[in-house]
Amino acid sequence: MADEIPWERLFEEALRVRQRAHVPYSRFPVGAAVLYADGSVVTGCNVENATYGLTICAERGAFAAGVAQGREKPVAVAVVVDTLEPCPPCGMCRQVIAEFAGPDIPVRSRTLSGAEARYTLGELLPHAFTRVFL
Ligand SMILES: O=c1ccn([C@H]2C[C@H](O)[C@@H](CO)O2)c(=O)[nH]1
Ligand SMILES: [Zn+2]
Repeated sequence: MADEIPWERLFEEALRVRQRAHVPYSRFPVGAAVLYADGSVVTGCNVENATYGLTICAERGAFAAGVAQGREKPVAVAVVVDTLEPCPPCGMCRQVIAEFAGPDIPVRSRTLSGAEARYTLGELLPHAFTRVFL
């Protein structure tokens, strides 16, 4: 499956939506693109708030938009950040990805200069809390 994922398209879309990030406080724009099993792509950017704590990360924004658009079965996540080293999604975003995808979903993060990190959700969030425990 990983070979069939159009990563370049995903990173292009993540880069594009990153320009829409609302980041007056951190000035740290992030873009995320989620590929679904039907081939559709849903994107998200981080949206900050004057209360700081209400910040929505790019990844969570993308997954929330996917729900609103009726998308099911995410199969890959791409993130673009402007850091020296590519950075993985934060803990909250890992948990949100785990709500919709299994441990094998690939998550890749790229910097503007092209450095890339590749993970699976299972690596990022072992022993996830999911609906099976409810
Ligand atoms: O994976 C991440 C990490 C951070 N942020 C956002 C939250 C905040 O707006 C800014 C700095 O933490 O980056 C994301 O969108 N995704
Ligand atoms: Zn996050």
